[in-house]
Amino acid sequence: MSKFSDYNFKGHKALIRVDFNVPLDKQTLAITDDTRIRAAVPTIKKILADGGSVILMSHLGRPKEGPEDKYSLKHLVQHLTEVLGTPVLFADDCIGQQATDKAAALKGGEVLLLENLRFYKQEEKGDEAFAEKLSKLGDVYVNDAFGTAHRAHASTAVIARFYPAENKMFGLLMEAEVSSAEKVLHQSQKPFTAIIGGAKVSDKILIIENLLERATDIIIGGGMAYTFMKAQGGKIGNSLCEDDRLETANELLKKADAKGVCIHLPVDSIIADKFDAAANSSSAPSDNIPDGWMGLDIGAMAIDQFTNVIKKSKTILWNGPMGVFEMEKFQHGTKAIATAVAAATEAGAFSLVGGGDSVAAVNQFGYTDKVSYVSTGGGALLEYFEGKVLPGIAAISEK
Ligand SMILES: Nc1ncnc2c1ncn2[C@@H]1O[C@H](COP(=O)(O)OP(=O)(O)O)[C@@H](O)[C@H]1O
Ligand SMILES: O=C(OP(=O)(O)O)[C@H](O)COP(=O)(O)O
Repeated sequence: MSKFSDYNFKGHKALIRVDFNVPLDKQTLAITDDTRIRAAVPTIKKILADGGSVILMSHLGRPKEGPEDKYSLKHLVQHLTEVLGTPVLFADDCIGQQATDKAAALKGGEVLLLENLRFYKQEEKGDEAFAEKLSKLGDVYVNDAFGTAHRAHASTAVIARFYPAENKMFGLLMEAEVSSAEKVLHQSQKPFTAIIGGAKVSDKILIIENLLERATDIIIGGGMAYTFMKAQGGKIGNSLCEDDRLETANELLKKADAKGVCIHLPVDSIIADKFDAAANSSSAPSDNIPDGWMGLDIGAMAIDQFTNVIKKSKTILWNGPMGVFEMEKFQHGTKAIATAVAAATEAGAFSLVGGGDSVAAVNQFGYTDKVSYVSTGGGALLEYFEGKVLPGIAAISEK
C-alpha cells in the first residue's frame, strides 16, 4: 500500500470509499448532521489540489431491495458542492454505462458522486464481479470510510484485490481515526465505562461481550436496553426488541457477573403510545411497560443512575443515543448523558463518542468541544476495541 500524503494524484482518477451515511430528516430528507461529509473533505481536497479527479462511493442507510428515493445519494449533492466549494457531478447508478462514461470524462480537479452502493445486494455480499466493476472506475483506490471499516463488503474490502499495492491506500480520515483509537486502546485508565445505546441491537449486542475484557462498567440504554429487560422476564410492551438475542443477553449478564463487570440497565423509561413526535408519553419502570406502549427514552431515575457511574469514570466510550433524540419529547436522556460525559471530561476523564447518530446528538446539544474525541465510527469503533483488524483495514494493509 502507498501512503496517502506522499502520493501525487496528478493525472489519476481516485476512487474513494467514503462513509456518507449521514442522518437525514425523515420528512424533508435534509442532512441533519454533516460530520461524516466534512470529515472526508481533507482527503478529497488533497487529491484535487494535486490535479487528480475524485470519484466518491458510499452507502446511505439500509435499503431493503434495490433503489429507494429516500436512500438516494442525490440528496447530498448540493450540500457536498457547498462544503467542497466545487461542483459535484452525480451518476444515478454506481456501475453501468453512465457511471463509466462520467468517470472517464472527469478532468483533474473534478468530483463525481456515485449512487448508493447498497442499491445492489452484491455490495453487502462482497460480490467479486461487482467489486471488479467498481474498480474499473478509478486507477487508484482510497479507503476513507472508517465508519464502515467493520463491514467486509465489495467496496470496503473485496475491491482492494483489483489494485496493485502502490495504487491502494487509506485516506487521511482513516489514518486519523485509527491513530486515535489506538491511543485509547493502549492508554485507557480505569474505571472504564462503555455506554451503549441506539437501535442496531443485533449488531452491537455481540460486541458488548468483548467489552467485558476492557470495561469496568457497561451502561446499556436506548433501544438496546429492552432486549435485556425482556430476557430477564420484564414486560416491555412494543419496545424495540431482538427476540433471537434474548439468550445472548442473558448469557452476557452472567458473564459480566462472573468477571465483576457491572452492567447498568435503565430502571425507568419514558414511554410512548406510538413511535411519533406527537405521541402521548408517560414514564414507567423499564421492566413493566404496558401493552401498546414503548420505551423511547431513559427515565429520570435512570439518568441519575447512569450519571453516578459516568461521574467516577476515567475513560468513557459512548456509542448509541439513550433515546429517540430526533424527537424533542424523547431527547432528554441523551442530553443528560452528554452533560454527564462532558462534566466527567472536564474533571479529567478521556471521553470518546462515536457513531453517525451519537455524533449528531452531541453536536445538536452543543457538546462537541466538551468531549475528548469525536469519531465518525460507531460499530466500527466498537469492533476496533475488540482488538480485531477490521476488514476495511486488512484489505489494504495485508498482502
Ligand atoms: N428506545 C429506542 N427505541 C427506538 N429507537 C431508538 C431508541 N433509542 C434510540 N433509538 C434510535 O437509535 C438510533 C441510533 O442508533 P445507532 O445507529 O445504533 O447509533 P449510532 O449511529 O450512533 O451508531 C437513533 O436514530 C435513535 O432514534
Ligand atoms: O452508520 C454506520 O455505523 P454506526 O451506526 O455504527 O455509526 C455506518 O455507516 C455503517 O452502517 P451499517 O451499520 O448499516 O453497515
